Amino acid sequence: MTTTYHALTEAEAIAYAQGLPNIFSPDAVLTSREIGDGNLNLVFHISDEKSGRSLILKQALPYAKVVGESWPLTLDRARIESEALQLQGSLCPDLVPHVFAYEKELALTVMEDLSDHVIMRKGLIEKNKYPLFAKHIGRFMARTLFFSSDLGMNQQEKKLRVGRFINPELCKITEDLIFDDPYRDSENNNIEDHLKDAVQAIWQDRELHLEVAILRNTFLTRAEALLHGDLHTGSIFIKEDSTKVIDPEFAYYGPMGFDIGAVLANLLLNYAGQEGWSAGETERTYYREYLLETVKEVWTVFEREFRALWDNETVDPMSETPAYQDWYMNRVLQETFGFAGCKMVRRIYGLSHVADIDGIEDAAARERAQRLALAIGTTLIKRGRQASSIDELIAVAREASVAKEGVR
Ligand SMILES: Nc1ncnc2c1ncn2[C@@H]1O[C@H](COP(=O)(O)OP(=O)(O)O)[C@@H](O)[C@H]1O
Ligand SMILES: CSC[C@H]1O[C@H](OP(=O)(O)O)[C@H](O)[C@@H]1O
Repeated sequence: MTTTYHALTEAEAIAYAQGLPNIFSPDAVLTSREIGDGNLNLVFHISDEKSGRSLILKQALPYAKVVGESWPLTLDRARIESEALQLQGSLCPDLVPHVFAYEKELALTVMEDLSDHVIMRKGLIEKNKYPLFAKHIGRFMARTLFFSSDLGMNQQEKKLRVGRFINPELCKITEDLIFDDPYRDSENNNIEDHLKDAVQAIWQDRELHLEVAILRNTFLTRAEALLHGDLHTGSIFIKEDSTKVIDPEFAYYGPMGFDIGAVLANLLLNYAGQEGWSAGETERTYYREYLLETVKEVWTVFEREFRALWDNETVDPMSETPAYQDWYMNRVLQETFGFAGCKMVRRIYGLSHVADIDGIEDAAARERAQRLALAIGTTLIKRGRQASSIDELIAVAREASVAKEGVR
């Protein structure tokens, strides 16, 4: 097979996998299925009927799959994704898929098959509980963010690493879809008719626009840590005793609160959608409590582990300055609120929505979920710069659901 770039067929994916050293035996009987359900890439699941071994080939397309060839996109994102996975794997080997190989010409990453896990968004929609998730994701974010920042790595090497993770095309998607399009009448938006009044109100809300502009500026300019860059519940594979973070093709050096906000926003989107996924008020309240406890624990574990790394592993000579750590953590918390709010708003009427909300078939229930998510999201954006505790974020969710639905 030619290794000049072209999108692989399922048969070519088999031939490529068969040629990989030390993975399948020569008499393996391989089958291939293209299982990509994301917005951007091809994903081939390759398995050997004889041995039961399997792996994943993920290939970048030269355009955004969700839109088509009219939206060209760099193939270099496959390099960014494989390098980010390997860096994350060196810090948290149990929390990312193992990368076997990266093939530059084909923009292809060969990685561990995680099919025994489920995508967390699906698991939450099915109302499963994951008792280790908050500990896992809190540790993942504390370690990957701390050890890629000026607190945790050589500050000159960090500048070189920033250069390897300049990711302008994928950052532009985020800048447009999260920090621009939702706040004006952009053709990228995808607005259901029944929401037009709420969207108009957002387009006219100058106080909100100021906060979004400040968050956008932070995203554009603050090379604080190597982010995953798209850490929503569709980028997390999970089962009861294991959590695996996938899909870091949006990785770049940015503000820590962007990753933390993404995790919390997606828990809150599921919270907002619960009317659609619960048999009644009791079940809804019960699962929402679980989601809010998880929100609190994610932040608490992140903060505790990040502060411990700061106390024990910092390379920054000024980091012991009294009160500096508290100032830093409060700033991360405030930006987490703001970015979480932006992530919620974009998923309700921007280009790309989420199944937690759009999967609700009953139009009236879906509309209530959308309005609740917008109320929580816009309030978080406006409150962010005054925030001082994760409890305030939880109070925003509770108060919005009481105001909109009369129940928690
Ligand atoms: N390592 C893996 N093991 C098993 N399935 C995977 C793996 N990586 C991706 N997938 C499947 O492919 C889908 C799309 O993968 P993802 O990395 O999110 O692609 P995209 O970048 O296009 O969003 C996932 O939702 C999952 O079903
Ligand atoms: C045109 S890309 C839209 C959207 O898709 C990405 O998500 P995923 O790769 O998980 O499907 C990312 O969130 C982008 O904002």
